[in-house]
Amino acid sequence: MARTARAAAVDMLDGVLGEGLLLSQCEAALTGLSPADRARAQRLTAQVLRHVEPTDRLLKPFLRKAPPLTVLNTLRLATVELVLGEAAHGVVNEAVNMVRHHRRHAALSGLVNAVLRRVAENPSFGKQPPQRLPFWLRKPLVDAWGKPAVSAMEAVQAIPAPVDLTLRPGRDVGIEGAEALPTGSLRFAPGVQVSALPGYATGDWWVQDAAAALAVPLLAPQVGERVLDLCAAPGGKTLQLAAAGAQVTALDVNESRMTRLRDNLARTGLTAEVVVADALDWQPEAPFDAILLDAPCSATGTIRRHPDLPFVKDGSELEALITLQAALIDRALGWLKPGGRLVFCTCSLLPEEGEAQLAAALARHPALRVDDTLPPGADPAWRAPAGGLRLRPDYWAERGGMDGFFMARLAR
Ligand SMILES: C[S@@+](CC[C@H](N)C(=O)[O-])C[C@H]1O[C@@H](n2cnc3c(N)ncnc32)[C@H](O)[C@@H]1O
Repeated sequence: MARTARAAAVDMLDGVLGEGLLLSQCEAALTGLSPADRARAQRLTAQVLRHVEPTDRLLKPFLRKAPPLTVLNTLRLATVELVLGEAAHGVVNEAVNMVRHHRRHAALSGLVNAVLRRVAENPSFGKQPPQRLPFWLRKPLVDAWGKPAVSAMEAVQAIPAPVDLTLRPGRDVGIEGAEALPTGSLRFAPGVQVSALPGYATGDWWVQDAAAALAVPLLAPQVGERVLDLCAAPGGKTLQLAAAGAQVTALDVNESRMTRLRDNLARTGLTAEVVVADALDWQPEAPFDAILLDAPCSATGTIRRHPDLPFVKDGSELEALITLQAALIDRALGWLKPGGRLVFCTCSLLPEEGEAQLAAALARHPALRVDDTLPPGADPAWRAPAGGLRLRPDYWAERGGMDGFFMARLAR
């Protein structure tokens, strides 16, 4: 039987839900598929990961005991497809065939057929709430913003994220079918094939979530300023800084991610000095006018784009990340010219990596202050009470949400 997108999706689900691998570590499952099937397999896998909890509840009455993981993942995939409106005939047949040809589980193909026929009678999650975040993450978010806000975030995380483009200033992109967001990004419906849009090859825009795109306007780089992009790869913000006319040094410790940054610079024809180094060891030759520190973090603000995260991460890296973020803030402050400015940001939902990190930095550096300038188009309601911007997935929910971020502009 030729390998299909659905078979690859089940293999990736086995990797994430069985072996605790990130989706990016499961890409071997896509080998041999056409580009269209690879994209379909990734889309199907993400759809299932967004609905594992309601899917399992829907399946439970039809299963006397949990089947082996591969069979369960085949059932999950077919169930999610049925709920999302896919025609039952093709979905059920392929699921049954996949199990029938499985070297260990062929005997369970009858069970799969029987269960999916029951699901197909009423393919709906009914009144079930969207999938909940894992406890280690949900608890601090409920403590910070309350249950209704967290439920609203979970509702946004249950739907595919839109595709946002950051536009290069001064280029007329002339792209239709997109929403121009108040902050300047251009928003497309999920699944748009970006490389087919005009202006890709000429670097008139690049893909970057609307929330992520706000850190550079918050820093407000000026033409000719020396700006350090600290923790730069793969370079969405480096491109913004360079496009604003700054003299950019882009630094990151990860060589392979920096290859992507170099590719992005080459595609857009923008320039930056590229440094592969550990920021904890590196020293600049001269101080900077401005520094953007997009620090490594739990990435919990990006769950709608990376629905594998809640199944793979358990919060155990958090303490080390918080320590690293504080050390990076302290080093960056030492590299600023007098009167220079630093934007600290993380794509995290956790106050420990945002609001609390800012408070700790202000306590360690009494001369430091938060500058509450808003980036153009930003909603004043996004201001965090003690300074900085708190961006959440449930903001702009009616437009498709945004990534979770914390960002603050500091000066001394
Ligand atoms: C949130 S990502 C940066 C995203 C990037 N700013 C962008 O907009 O495309 C964090 C980055 O920090 C880098 N990093 C982690 N520890 C580092 C260190 N000690 N020194 C330099 N870079 C580090 C990681 O390799 C990763 O690329």
